[in-house]
Order: sequence, then structure tokens, then C-alpha cells
Amino acid sequence: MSNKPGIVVNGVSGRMGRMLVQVINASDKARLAGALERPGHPWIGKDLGLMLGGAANGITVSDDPAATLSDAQAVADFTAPAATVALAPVAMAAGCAHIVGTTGMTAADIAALGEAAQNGVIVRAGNMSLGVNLLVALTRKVAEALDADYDIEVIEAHHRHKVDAPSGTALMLGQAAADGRGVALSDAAVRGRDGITGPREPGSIGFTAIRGGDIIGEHDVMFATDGERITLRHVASDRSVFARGALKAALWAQGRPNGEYDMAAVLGL
Ligand SMILES: NC(=O)C1=CN([C@@H]2O[C@H](COP(=O)(O)OP(=O)(O)OC[C@H]3O[C@@H](n4cnc5c(N)ncnc54)[C@H](OP(=O)(O)O)[C@@H]3O)[C@@H](O)[C@H]2O)C=CC1
Ligand SMILES: O=C(O)C1=N[C@H](C(=O)O)C[C@H](O)C1
Repeated sequence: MSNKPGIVVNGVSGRMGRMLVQVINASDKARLAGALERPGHPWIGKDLGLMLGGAANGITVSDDPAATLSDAQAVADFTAPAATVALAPVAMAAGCAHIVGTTGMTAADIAALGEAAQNGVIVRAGNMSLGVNLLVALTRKVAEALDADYDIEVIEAHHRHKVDAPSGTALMLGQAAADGRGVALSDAAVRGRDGITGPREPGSIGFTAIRGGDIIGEHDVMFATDGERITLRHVASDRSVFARGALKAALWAQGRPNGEYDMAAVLGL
């Protein structure tokens, strides 16, 4: 048995699940230790390699997290909020770092993950790419430098299958803008405008979500005032940027003290 850290992929049939398998298999620093799907999924009990359209790889897709995590050091989880919240205590009990990319969490979901992280390591980020995490730091800096005469708008675009809005990334960017400006995002956020909205509320941070086609993920943070505007932009053209971030987080998490971490900590930003 290799002594490289073993990573299990939850939601392995999904867009990110498939990409995580590719990135882990291509890495010389980690091994794919298992694959999970929800109970009732047609891949359960089948060989993962065959399900992905290639050669058999000896990994059987399972719906039993406790058994699958027993031989692993981390689980990469890009699924749905309920699935992620249910998996966290199982991962902690198995001594596995839980790498959470799932978005669309409620405050209660986030609190449940925080509680689970008292017993192990969770790394959670609405976007695991290096580029977006740099953009978050830049957004905070620009918001700090500009006064409230600069209207802040976060605009995001994603594929037609995405189920949550604003995106996890947009919320990270909005939070960074609010932190830079020294306001609470919950007070400043304006999500979606329709009808007679009245003029823009001074100091607000607006969110706009576009959904269409196969857009992987695009985010703009606009600072607009009379006579000029600054736009910070990130465009993801390949999901591997998220999967590579998750792999980096899984390796970084090994041996860390219990707690919940973000990608800024992983990347040293
Ligand atoms: N943080 C980041 O960097 C990124 C985050 N994301 C987020 O990751 C999540 C997934 O995105 P994406 O891959 O596009 O979505 P998909 O719908 O393609 O994949 C989600 C997968 O999770 C599975 N799933 C659902 N419930 C469970 C469960 N209980 N146990 C195991 N698996 C389960 C789904 O199965 P089924 O289809 O059968 O329900 C599906 O295979 C979203 O929240 C998205 O926003 C995406 C990209 C980057
Ligand atoms: O659902 C997606 O696809 C993505 N989700 C994340 C988000 O909500 O920001 C990250 C990325 O933009 C792709």
C-alpha cells in the first residue's frame, strides 16, 4: 500500500467529482482512496473506472461513508449542503480532513460544519482556485482604498445547471468588499433588482447572477463612481483549477490542529 495520503471523492459522478478523480489520479502526491455517491445512485456497487467510461480501476463506488473513509486521510466534497453537513461528523470520526467546496449553505449549515470542526479539520471555500482567492484579497484592498462614492457591484455568471445564487464565490467577494469598507455584508447586500427599485442605496453592495449554457464560472467586482470605474475580474475556463485547489487543501490539512480553515490559509494569502 502506498503511503501517499488517500483521498475519497464524494459526489463522484458530478461535474466536480469527475474532475477531482482526474486531478488526484494525475498527482504523484496523493492517491484516490475511494468514491462515494448518494444511496440509490445507479453507480453504487459498480467499478468507478468503468462508470467513468475507461478501464476498471478496482475502486467500487459506495454509499457507505464510514466504511469508505476508514482507509483515507481526506475527503473532497463538492456536492449539496445536506450531503456535506451529514458527511462532516463521519469524516471527523474517521480522522479524515473534510475538504468542502459545496456552496449554497445556510447559516445553520455553516454552524453545523463549525461544530464538527471541533473534532477534526475542515477546509471550506466557495471557490478553491488560486486566482479567485487572490481576487478576494485584491477586492478587500481596493474596497479599503476607496470611499463609499464608489458603488460596489458583484456580477457572476455560471452554467445553466447551477442551483444556488449568488454563487459561493460572489459571496466571498461581497464579504471581502464589506470587510474592506468596514461594514457588515448583511446590512449592505442588495440581491437582485426588479421593478421600481428607486435609486441605488448609497454604500450598498449589489449582486447580479447570470445563468446560461456551459459557463464554468466568471466573477466581476465593479467599483463605479462618477467619471470612472474599476473592474476586477476572474474567469475560470477549466474546472481543474477548483480540483487542484482541493487537492492542495487536502495535502495541507494533514496534521493540522482541529478547526475550520479557508483557502487563504492553505495558500498563505
Ligand atoms: N468551491 C469550489 O471551488 C467549487 C464549488 N462548486 C460547488 O460544488 C457543488 C457541486 O457542483 P457540481 O459538481 O457542478 O454539481 P453536480 O450536480 O454535477 O454534482 C453534485 C454531485 O453530488 C452528488 N450528491 C448529491 N447528494 C449526495 C449525497 N448525499 N452523497 C453523495 N453524493 C451526493 C450528486 O448526485 P446526484 O446527481 O445523483 O444527486 C452529484 O453527483 C456545488 O455546490 C457547486 O457550487 C463547484 C465548483 C467549484
Ligand atoms: O457551481 C459551480 O459550477 C461553481 N460554484 C462555485 C461558486 O458557487 O462560486 C465556484 C465556481 O464558480 C463554480
